[in-house]
Amino acid sequence: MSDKSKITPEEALRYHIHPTPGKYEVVASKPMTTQRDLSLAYSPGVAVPVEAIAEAPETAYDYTTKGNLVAVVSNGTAILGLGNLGALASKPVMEGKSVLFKRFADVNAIDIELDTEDPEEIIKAVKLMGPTFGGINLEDIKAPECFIIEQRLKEEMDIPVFHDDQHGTAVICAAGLINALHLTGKRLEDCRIVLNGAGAAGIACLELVKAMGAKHDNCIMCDTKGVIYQGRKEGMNQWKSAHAANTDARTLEDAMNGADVFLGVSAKGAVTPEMVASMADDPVIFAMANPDPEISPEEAHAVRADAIVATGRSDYPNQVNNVLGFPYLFRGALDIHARAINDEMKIACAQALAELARLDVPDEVAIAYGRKLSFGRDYIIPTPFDPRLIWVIPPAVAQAGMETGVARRPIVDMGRYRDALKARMDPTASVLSGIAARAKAAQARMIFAEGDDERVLRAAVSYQRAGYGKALVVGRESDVKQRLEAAGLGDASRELEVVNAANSRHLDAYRDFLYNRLQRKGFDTHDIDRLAKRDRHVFSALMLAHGHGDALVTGATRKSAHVMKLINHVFDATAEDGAVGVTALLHKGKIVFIADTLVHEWPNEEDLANIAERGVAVARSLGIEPRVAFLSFSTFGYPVSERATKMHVASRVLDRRGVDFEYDGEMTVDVALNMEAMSKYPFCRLTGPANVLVVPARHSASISVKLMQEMAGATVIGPILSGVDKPIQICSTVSTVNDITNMALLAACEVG
Ligand SMILES: NC(=O)C1=CN([C@@H]2O[C@H](COP(=O)(O)OP(=O)(O)OC[C@H]3O[C@@H](n4cnc5c(N)ncnc54)[C@H](OP(=O)(O)O)[C@@H]3O)[C@@H](O)[C@H]2O)C=CC1
Ligand SMILES: CC(=O)C(=O)O
Ligand SMILES: [Mg+2]
Repeated sequence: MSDKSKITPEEALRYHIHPTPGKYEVVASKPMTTQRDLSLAYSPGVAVPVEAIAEAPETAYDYTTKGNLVAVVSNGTAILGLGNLGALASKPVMEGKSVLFKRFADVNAIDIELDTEDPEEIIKAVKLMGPTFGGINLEDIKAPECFIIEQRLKEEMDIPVFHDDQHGTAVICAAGLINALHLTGKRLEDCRIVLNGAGAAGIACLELVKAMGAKHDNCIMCDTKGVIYQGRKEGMNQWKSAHAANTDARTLEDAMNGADVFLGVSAKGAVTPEMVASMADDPVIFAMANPDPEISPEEAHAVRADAIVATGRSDYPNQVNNVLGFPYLFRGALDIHARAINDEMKIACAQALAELARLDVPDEVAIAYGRKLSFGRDYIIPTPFDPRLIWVIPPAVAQAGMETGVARRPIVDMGRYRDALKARMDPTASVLSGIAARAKAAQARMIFAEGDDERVLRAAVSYQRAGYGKALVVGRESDVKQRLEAAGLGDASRELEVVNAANSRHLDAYRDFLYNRLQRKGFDTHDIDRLAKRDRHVFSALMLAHGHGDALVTGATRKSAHVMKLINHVFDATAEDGAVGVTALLHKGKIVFIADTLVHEWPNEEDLANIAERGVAVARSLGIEPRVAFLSFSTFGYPVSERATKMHVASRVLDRRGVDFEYDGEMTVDVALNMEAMSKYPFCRLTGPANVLVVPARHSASISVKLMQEMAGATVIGPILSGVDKPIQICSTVSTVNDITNMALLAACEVG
């Protein structure tokens, strides 16, 4: 699995450089347009909250970002498992962590890299920045200095200070271990446990595991010098000494013999297959070193089929990584204005995570992952994209904080808090990650028709390298090679399969097929030959029709109407055939689908009802429960106009069909999207804002989509072609590489 989705160094650098260096930006949350706005945001208006805070410091949580702002602080002395590479080099990781805070728990976080290895200097710097933040996440600071720094800051600051490599890792490791042992039927008290890596993560993991019931005499900790045994002198410190074992074992190999559990927070490749082979029955192996584990799951499973294996990586099952903890621990802590994150809050987090993995996985999670997950050896811990995490974990953390007296502002109504957490997250992110996961599961052979376009080639490379499946690029070999080289992707010409229409061995079959379809439509054999051999859209569609690829992406180089015409030579994809284009607009955490954006020029009421049904199918396929509005410039009969009437009648057509989704109309777009405007029509049958917008004609569809894209900067996915036998997606000529890749993923989602 890891090979298929291998990330190349170029890709990693490109991701970090484009479109702007780094991974986040600061966005104002208040209007900044007028003179008056400036007077409120800055002088003189800003003086009022200044005085209020001076008088009552706790109001800083009301008037500033403090209550939702975390500092991710590092000095770069233990960057992942890469070692001490300095403060500046740690910045990509700390930026990454900051955006994960935002993505998973809507916590604003900023990275702070401190150029010092002196614990006193770090303590002073962090203490001084205390007023700015609601919490401090220490990161990738090596042991043993990290223990001193965290301890002192916890004592001296009145906000949570949390070294994630220690406690975040320990919490997730504990959650995974609870479940792994549950599956093997072993009790923690009876297990022989070996932990490799006696640093920040290692010491904290073993402490928590012991606090949960593991026996000191059953645990052996190792570091670069081997087993930490009683009386060892070399490479010791007080934190290691506390775990020194009374044992004759001296090497990791000795220690692993007969062990039930291996916990690795050390370095790549520290464990050999022989060591795994020597473990007890049903061994549990958490190889958590990043970016590469102590041993890969393939290697471990090759010698021990009965092993439960987890790593810190996202490209294997069972990701035991602190990303499952820190966003939610801080969310819960910030929401009670906590003074600290204490042991009870950490244990509550571990238990809630363990319990969540044992619950039935709802369909929306399965849709997001493209496969059914159920508690077992390959699913012992929730996956990071599980949308339930945000409303299950923070309440457990907050509750524990409230019960142990660290809450400055307790939550009064937990039910409402849970609802607020659900509403807080941007559903667009989970839709996009769901599309990606389903595409990955499909492993579709994707036909990229326009191999003469650099954007398409880049998208094809990224599709294949990201492990979605095989990319088949239609074009001339030499041309594709040249373009890939010019794009700095020379290596990829050996990876991609280039299909050249001129020398395809299937050409006769394709020509016969096309002749059968078009002979009575004014095409002679000469026309057919030219179309099959020379037109890449037609050739690609023929490949798809014959099963020589699973799905097709095209349209980046020609206008979509023209491409549709060519596709229709091979497939029945006209309005009469029931084809519909549905465009997804993603903006400010909302998703709406607009239809028909591609096929019907001027639909009648029956067509509009069909379009609604196709829009609903697309929304549901992306895990969204649809509510359809038939849009117009009038609402429920006023003003009266022939153009509005057909939108009204379309809704009656759906009445007749007895469909299983909400719909109503006609209505204006503000009534459809704004519940306050909708409330003026209490008889309206929609129970929430509409998310499938059926528009009167293609021109209104095009205008609305492009206006949202240009003026509001909305993300546009589509038009998604729906109602055709095979997965075909048509990009627009202004598509970026990312847009084309997204279209390929959408096409892949329809495969299988
Ligand atoms: N999956 C996850 O969520 C997380 C994973 N990690 C991973 O854990 C590892 C350690 O991180 P952290 O604790 O912050 O780092 P530290 O620098 O604090 O500690 C590293 C420890 O690992 C030991 N070590 C290094 N190489 C080996 C080896 N080959 N065999 C045995 N012991 C070794 C060191 O030994 P010595 O004391 O002798 O120098 C030291 O005790 C990293 O790979 C990191 O990516 C960390 C946090 C979270
Ligand atoms: C995941 C993490 O924090 C680490 O590897 O350091
Ligand atoms: Mg770390």
